[in-house]
Amino acid sequence: MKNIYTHIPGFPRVGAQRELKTALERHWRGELAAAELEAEGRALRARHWARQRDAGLDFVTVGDFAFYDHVANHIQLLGCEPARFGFQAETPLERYFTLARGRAGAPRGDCACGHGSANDQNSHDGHDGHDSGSPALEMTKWFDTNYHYLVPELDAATHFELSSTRLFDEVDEALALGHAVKATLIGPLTFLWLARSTDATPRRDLLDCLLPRLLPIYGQVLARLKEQGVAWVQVEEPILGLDLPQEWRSAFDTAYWQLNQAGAPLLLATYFSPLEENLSLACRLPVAGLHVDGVRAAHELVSVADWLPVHKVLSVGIVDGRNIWRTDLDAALGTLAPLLEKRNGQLWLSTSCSLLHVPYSLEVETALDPELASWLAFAHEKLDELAVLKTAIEQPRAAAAALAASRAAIATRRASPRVRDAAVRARLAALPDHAAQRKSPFAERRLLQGAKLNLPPFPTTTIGSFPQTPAIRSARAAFKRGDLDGTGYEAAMRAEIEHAIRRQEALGLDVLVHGEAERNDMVEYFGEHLAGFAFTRNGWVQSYGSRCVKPPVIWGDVSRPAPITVAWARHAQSLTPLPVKGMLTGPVTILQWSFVRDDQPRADTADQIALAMRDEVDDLQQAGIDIVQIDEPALREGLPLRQARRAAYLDRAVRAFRLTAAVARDGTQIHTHMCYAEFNDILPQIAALDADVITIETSRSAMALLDAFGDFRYPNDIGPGVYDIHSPRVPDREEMLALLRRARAVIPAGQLWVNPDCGLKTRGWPETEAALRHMVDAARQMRAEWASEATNAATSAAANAAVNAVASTLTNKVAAEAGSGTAEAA
Ligand SMILES: Nc1nc2c(c(=O)[nH]1)N[C@@H](CNc1ccc(C(=O)N[C@@H](CCC(=O)N[C@@H](CCC(=O)N[C@@H](CCC(=O)O)C(=O)O)C(=O)O)C(=O)O)cc1)CN2
Ligand code: MET
Ligand SMILES: [Zn+2]
Repeated sequence: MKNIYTHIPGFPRVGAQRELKTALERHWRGELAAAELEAEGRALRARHWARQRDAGLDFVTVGDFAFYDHVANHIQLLGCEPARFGFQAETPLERYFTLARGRAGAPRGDCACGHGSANDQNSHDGHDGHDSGSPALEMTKWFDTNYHYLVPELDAATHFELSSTRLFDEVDEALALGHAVKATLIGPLTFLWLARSTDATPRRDLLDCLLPRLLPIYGQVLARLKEQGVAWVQVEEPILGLDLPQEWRSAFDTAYWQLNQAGAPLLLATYFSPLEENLSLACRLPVAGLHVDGVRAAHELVSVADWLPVHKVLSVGIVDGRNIWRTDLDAALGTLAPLLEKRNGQLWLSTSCSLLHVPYSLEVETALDPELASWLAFAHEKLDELAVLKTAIEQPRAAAAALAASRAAIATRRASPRVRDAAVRARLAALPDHAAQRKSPFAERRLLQGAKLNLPPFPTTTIGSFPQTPAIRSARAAFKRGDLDGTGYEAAMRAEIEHAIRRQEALGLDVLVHGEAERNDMVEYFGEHLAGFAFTRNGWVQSYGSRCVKPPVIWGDVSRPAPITVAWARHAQSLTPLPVKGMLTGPVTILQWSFVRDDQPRADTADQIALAMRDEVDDLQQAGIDIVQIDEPALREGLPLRQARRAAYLDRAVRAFRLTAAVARDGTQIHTHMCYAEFNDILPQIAALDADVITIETSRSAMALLDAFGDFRYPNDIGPGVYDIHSPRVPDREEMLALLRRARAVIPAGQLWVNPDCGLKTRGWPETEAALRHMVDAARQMRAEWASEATNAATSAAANAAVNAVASTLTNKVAAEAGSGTAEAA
């Protein structure tokens, strides 16, 4: 009898060479017909299933593919496209891309965005739309990953209906290719949990009224899959790893009792987090099997093996789907041994979660250091690891060679002197307590900075990047290929920086940026310049839609061999008398968007990155850069899924940021930036970062976040984003003014900055310039309004007088500081 089965929760879908990205963007430009796009999708699926079969997996997974996002696929499957899109004669594929990318209304006279033009590459990342068009569905982070899903919009009136055959067609495709099929679905409770209520129905009521309507549709889906002849249906319920309200826990019993009626063998899949108080619930639900994350919930495996009735299948996600380290197969076998015993030798082996979150294959990474490469496993290699584990259990001798190779690689990694840097460790150990503390409190710093920068009220700025044009990308590609030499590349990027500076000057912005032309990505770029990091040639991971990232690999102690951004910043500042912000990515975000070493606590790695970036902050201020922005968009994303672990994470995250920033002199203004997450629950920690200015995404939530900032009395300066940069749609001045006036109602005017939501790298120049022109106009209007309010005018005069008085007394302090070395040494 066969005892060990292997499978994976899901496989990456963009293609080993990002074929899906290329096809999608061509389709959106009108260069590839829908039928050809569908053919590309079919070819990718066929290749990915073949790879799973060739690796010896017992089932291929069907339903993990999506042209944009798998949650969006479910919106169509379940027939709950929001009515606001007013769909009529569109094909399902057209509707799908409209949900994902929005729809343009009638172009407005003053709109110069060029939307729809075939050469506007930058408008093809999604979320297109003009006034009175339909904005796309909101995007948000998939649990604690850097993958973004499209948020279903539901209300108390939502009805569901089986409305797409795509999943069934894909199952037929796989069956026709001769595969044993395990179909996968997002479970009904996770689907409802991830949705957004659009009519203020509380989540709990949405559960009460929608679950009974949703379950029959799931029943139909399961019945159809069974009829098609799938071997298993994986139903993903990762919310079982969250702190769930009681009514949601209870709903699992009802839901799965009903789903089980369809008669399809269900594999309930959990991942990313331990089950904890939901463990016995998950084990007793009426399903045929349970998949658990054997990496993040390794400590629960024995309990699960005990609680789960023996007639059910236990699938153990023993190979890490969230990281790229080669599995220690001996250790894995050690973990599996007691489970095998408890389960009478019957076990399914799997990756902890879908492989969506790791790159395809090491095969193409010929430029990687061979020793480092031997320590890694990407998606393909992880499939092979599952096969070796299965063989090692079933026919130990046959696996001996593979196990020995794995053992040798693990041993060289463990023993490698390269991963430790004594100087980095000594420096961290010797850090004085005050290293994470700015010299003076914000109130004092603010006066010094005000005197130095001399900015108007409601200062205008942008978040850092300007359009990454095809010209920039192809110059970099040519440089990387060796077709353009270093001098030529540098000259091209310096010209791009000058171009960005001149346009900002012409727009009348107050605080400029250099535009980040020289960066491929805000994390990968720093990874390329820090010791202890490796970067891949083709290690792409989907972030959203057609957009991908290449997370660098942190394999050893981190240090900064040489200044990274200083020459670019100095060049930019030399071109203008206006202040240019130095632009850095913070330690928490660099950590969160990299593959992180697993041989020491993540927080220790964050501290090492913090020290490296601290040196960069110091070098920038020594080079005459008076404002340094340290981006931390991923601070919230890294928050543990379970409440109980959050405080410890936040403590260390805040400290890492402060370690980076605290080297700044009082007169150096530190900005930070955050975007695309819920921040309301971490406001005290955001305040504890003690950045002089935070620019933060707020426009999509119509500034609701600001109420929270207002209630909390956020102490430092704040720039709430006044327009969403994910769309080439150009908001007009009035729209931004409305947001700014709302901001003024809750935040003191003297604390407010004016800026977009996020960087402009995915945009084109025409819509960027048009939108920024309106933004600058809006700021000017705010100033006029403020000045004309008599009382405020008096206050601001008094404030100015105070600033001038303090400034003169502090002049000596500034002079003294400018001459001093780092605060750390002080
Ligand atoms: N790491 C990270 N995570 C993030 C963000 C982010 O900025 N960085 N932002 C948020 C949203 N996520 C985003 C993720 C990716 C992109 C994005 O624009 N990605 C680009 C790739 C960026 C990149 O690495 N560019 C490289 C490589 C560009 C490229 O594809 N070059 C062509 C050649 C082009 C030519 O010859 O002209 C090729 O290699 O084939 C470069 O500029 O050097 C894409 O998918 O298109 C945007 C937002 C949250 N998470
Ligand atoms: C995802 S946050 C982006 C911040 C970065 N400075 C940029 O403008 O692109
Ligand atoms: Zn951002």
